[in-house]
Amino acid sequence: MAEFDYDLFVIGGGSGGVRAARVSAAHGAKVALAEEHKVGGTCVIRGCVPKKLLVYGAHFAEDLADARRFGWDVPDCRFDWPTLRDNVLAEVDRLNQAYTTTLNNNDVEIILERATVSGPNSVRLASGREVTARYILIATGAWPARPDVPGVEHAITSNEVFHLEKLPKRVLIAGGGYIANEFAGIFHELGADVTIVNRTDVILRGYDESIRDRLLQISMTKGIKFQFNSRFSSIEKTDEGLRVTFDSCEPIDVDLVLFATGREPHTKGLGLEEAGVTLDAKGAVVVDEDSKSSVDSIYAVGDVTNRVQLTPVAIREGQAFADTVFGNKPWRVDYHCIPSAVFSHPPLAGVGLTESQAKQKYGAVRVYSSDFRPMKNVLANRNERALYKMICHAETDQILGLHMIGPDSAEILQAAAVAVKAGLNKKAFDDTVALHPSMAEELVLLR
Ligand SMILES: Cc1cc2nc3c(=O)[nH]c(=O)nc-3n(C[C@H](O)[C@H](O)[C@H](O)COP(=O)(O)OP(=O)(O)OC[C@H]3O[C@@H](n4cnc5c(N)ncnc54)[C@H](O)[C@@H]3O)c2cc1C
Ligand SMILES: NC(=O)c1ccc[n+]([C@@H]2O[C@H](COP(=O)([O-])OP(=O)(O)OC[C@H]3O[C@@H](n4cnc5c(N)ncnc54)[C@H](O)[C@@H]3O)[C@@H](O)[C@H]2O)c1
Repeated sequence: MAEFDYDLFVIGGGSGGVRAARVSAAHGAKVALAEEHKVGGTCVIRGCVPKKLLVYGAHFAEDLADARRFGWDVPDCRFDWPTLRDNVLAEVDRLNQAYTTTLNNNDVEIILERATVSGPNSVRLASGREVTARYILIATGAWPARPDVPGVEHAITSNEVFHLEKLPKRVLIAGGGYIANEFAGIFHELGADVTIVNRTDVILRGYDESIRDRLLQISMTKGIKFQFNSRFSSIEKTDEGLRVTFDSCEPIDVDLVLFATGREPHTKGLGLEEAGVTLDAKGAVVVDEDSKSSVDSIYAVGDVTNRVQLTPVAIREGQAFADTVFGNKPWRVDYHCIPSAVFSHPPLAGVGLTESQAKQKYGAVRVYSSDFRPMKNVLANRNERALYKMICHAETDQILGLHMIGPDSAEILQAAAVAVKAGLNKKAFDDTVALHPSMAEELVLLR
């Protein structure tokens, strides 16, 4: 009789868990995966994918307006939220099914229940059943954080935002990070009056200063309002909607409050500490470079470890775990030069060090930039400038960071990130002939 019921039990069917389960099974392991909500996890069900589809849907507002300058007779258009919402949710259902099929095809047993850890080699399911496994992988992701404010129950988070009955006319978004700026763009493009309220005076901490200043300036010009250094006092229901009060500013009346104030590792009530797993002050599973926790049989990947909360990182960690533990091909995730983007209007993207990080690390650096109005914006009479910035080592000219804001910047940066990751210098860009006319050609013409 086998010593354990499974070689691997994965808790959480999101980006990291699904990849780890599928690849471990392909390496020959007997694998089960428990998921308490829907297979696919945050990215597929209530994150990257539905968000990006809403970004596309929202951007038609600008495209339709610009089209008139390109000769199209665009009649007055009406936007129908239920149509976009339901089409997006149908696509999410399709992907949920596709992920489920992939796991089934790889002989991963899917258990649609909440699971908790009951020992170094045992898992308890919500139904009461207890199973054993040689290894347990914690891939439970993160959960929206909500400050302790009276009336916070009247607010929603990104978990609920994809299911709204109707489009709100006035929206207040708490936070100044990824989700706040992406949803400010979505709601604004779809016609809502949007206010971002942040507790500091900085948006998108971690991105290059000039790039985030440009987003702030463009967003404000478009009509998105920003209220900085504000702390919430209360959220109350009124006859017309919600009244939000602050410690030092005037109250704001809105129809919807969205909290986008960070995501906390999803470890509450998971039984980890009882099993001997060390968690940090934020509740994240503390892991080594192989994603192994303080208990030899328990590993963790993805947002629950609070390393880098991005889908491609969770997927890589899941793949490295499976190859290392079951595939006899050990390797470790390299966290150097991870590209990232914010899908605002326009989007921004970056890889490597910001100008201030590079100056702190190397002292003097060389900064090359291009501040230009994309050709399409000129004809459209859209007074929105793009900004590309390359940060280079003062002596070797090696590229330390590349940052951009403008149309399609996420698409352009993904390709350029290969060069930055490969350690190329500015000359390699200068030596490359421009592809004309494009926005990306600015990258090889930087001064
Ligand atoms: C609105 C939003 C937009 C985002 N956009 C992007 C983007 O554009 N690009 C990007 O790279 N990243 C984006 N992210 C981040 C990305 O979604 C996460 O980094 C990624 O999903 C993390 O994967 P994971 O496997 O660690 O966890 P998750 O994908 O969160 O999966 C964890 C799963 O575990 C399940 N679970 C939790 N506890 C239990 C339990 N006890 N038993 C059973 N199941 C359990 C959950 O239901 C969930 O399905 C976004 C996130 C949000 C919220
Ligand atoms: N495009 C993408 O890749 C993408 C998109 C969405 C989310 N994500 C991931 O999900 C994570 C969570 O996103 P997020 O936007 O919630 O977090 P975030 O960490 O990007 O931003 C949190 C923001 O909330 C502010 N804040 C915290 N407490 C507050 C309070 N009480 N009142 C007002 N403001 C407060 C912070 O100052 C910060 O600006 C991100 O860190 C990111 O890794 C990625």
